[in-house]
Amino acid sequence: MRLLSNQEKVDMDKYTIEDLKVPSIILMENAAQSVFNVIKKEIKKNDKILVLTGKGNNGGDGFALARILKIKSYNVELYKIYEPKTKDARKNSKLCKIYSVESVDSKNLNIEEYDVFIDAVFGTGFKGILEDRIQNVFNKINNSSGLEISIDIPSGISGDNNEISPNCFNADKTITFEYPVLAHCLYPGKKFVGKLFVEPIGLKYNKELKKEVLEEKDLYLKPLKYDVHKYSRGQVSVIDGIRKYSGATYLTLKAALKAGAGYVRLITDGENRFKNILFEIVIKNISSYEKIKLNSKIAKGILVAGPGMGRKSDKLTLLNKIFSDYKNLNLVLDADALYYFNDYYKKNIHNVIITPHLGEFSRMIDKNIEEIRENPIKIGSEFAAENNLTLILKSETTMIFSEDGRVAVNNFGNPYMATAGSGDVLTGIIAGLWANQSFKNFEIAKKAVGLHSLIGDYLYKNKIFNFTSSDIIDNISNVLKRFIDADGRFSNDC
Ligand SMILES: NC(=O)C1=CN([C@@H]2O[C@H](COP(=O)(O)OP(=O)(O)OC[C@H]3O[C@@H](n4cnc5c(N)ncnc54)[C@H](OP(=O)(O)O)[C@@H]3O)[C@@H](O)[C@H]2O)[C@@H](O)CC1
Ligand SMILES: Nc1ncnc2c1ncn2[C@@H]1O[C@H](COP(=O)(O)OP(=O)(O)O)[C@@H](O)[C@H]1O
Ligand SMILES: [K+]
Repeated sequence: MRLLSNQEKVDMDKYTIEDLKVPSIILMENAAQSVFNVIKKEIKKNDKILVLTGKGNNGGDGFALARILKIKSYNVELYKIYEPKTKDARKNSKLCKIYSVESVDSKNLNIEEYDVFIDAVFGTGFKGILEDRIQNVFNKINNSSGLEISIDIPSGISGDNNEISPNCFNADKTITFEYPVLAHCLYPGKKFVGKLFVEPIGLKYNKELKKEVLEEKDLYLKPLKYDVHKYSRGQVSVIDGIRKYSGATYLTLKAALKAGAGYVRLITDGENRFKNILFEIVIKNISSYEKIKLNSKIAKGILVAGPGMGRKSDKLTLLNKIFSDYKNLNLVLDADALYYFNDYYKKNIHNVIITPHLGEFSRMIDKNIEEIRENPIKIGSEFAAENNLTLILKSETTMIFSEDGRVAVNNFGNPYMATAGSGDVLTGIIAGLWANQSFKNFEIAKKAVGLHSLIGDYLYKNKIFNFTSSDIIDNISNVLKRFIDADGRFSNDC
């Protein structure tokens, strides 16, 4: 699903109304009707409903909704925070009078009387800080036991997620139209949105939109071809880690197998620490990392460096050699391999996916985390384009950036995924899917991030709250099966 900046949303409205000549009042009616369709499942006829309206078209949606509720015999009242100013809002305000929707004024307003609050005060174009009187009302509503519903966006939050007023409306549910904007999907705005509904109302766009929110339909995978063998099914090779962090390497190796690689090898200059626990792994012994030679099988597959790798100088030499002696490798670089990134990385040599968390990324680009959080889309997009790679920027809202300006935001997952080794598992899933599936980096990164988070959600829904990274691996198949359209047959085209 597309994800818009505030300006893109404004342009979309403008294009639909001015260029396509769709009457704005029809769009407003569609918006109000779609809000009604969502909330009718949540409200009862005897609930007392208060619709709070602002001066613009968000307020107009509120008037139209109040009228629909009244016609359908709901117990609804209006509280006009501002008088309506736009043409459509005024028209809908007049219709409220015709259908005898009652209004309450500030003197007679008693928040405790209401069961449901509908916030139609400000839309996504809000800037600055809410007036004190509005903050007071919202504060009371936020502390009440009523159901809080926002139309389009909780009032007091700017669509671009860069301005959030104190005491903004704190919604249980938000209904937005056509596509979400940044504040619906990224923190801190997302905290106030509650459950998000995205309803089509007939808005159209004529420009390319490069931002998206991951959906389950983006995660589909191809079933295996009937005549694959273990090598053609996909190979992953992982550079070994240091003893202290061998668990990280183990998690990556196992996740790569479980995500579908046919052949997973560990490239190591040491003993095989996994020989009694991970029987499927093949060991490729090398005399030293500094003299590493990659055979054609390794070079054809996916090469992973980082998990548990450590920061000794022989690993930096290895990474330097990989960038000077080879071309067109498929590389997943994570963790310690990112520590050295600026020392060895050269663009246009290999096909690269990197997976820093915010702390690692902050170090790589020499900007503090707060600075990145203020403008992650711009900073991430520029980095991916400048370095010609796919960037997976991990956080509570992981974002995936392509070299050509596309951005995918992951809204799956839950805080229980913040557990040691969770990122190592993600790296293994990326490598396993990339080896096994014929999609380009950006698509693979989207599928891997979505799958990893949905496994976390699957565990959470099954009330396995304090799950470990090993639990994530053990449930790859349980979630993966939703996305392979095997249908008892095998594919001929992957
Ligand atoms: N057009 C369409 O196609 C459709 C639109 N739809 C609906 O319309 C909504 C967008 O409409 P909108 O542009 O009228 O926005 P809305 O927030 O109601 O009013 C903006 C006003 O707020 C003001 N303002 C800003 N910050 C402020 C502050 N701190 N304190 C005080 N005032 C402040 C700002 O004033 P300004 O600063 O610009 O003078 C401006 O006057 C959208 O969210 C959706 O619900 C649907 O009907 C479907 C079809
Ligand atoms: N609060 C959170 N909500 C959802 N996912 C999270 C949260 N915190 C971390 N994650 C996910 O968990 C993983 C942690 O990765 P990382 O920080 O590399 O951990 P490790 O180094 O221990 O493997 C990432 O995929 C990240 O997106
Ligand atoms: K609103």
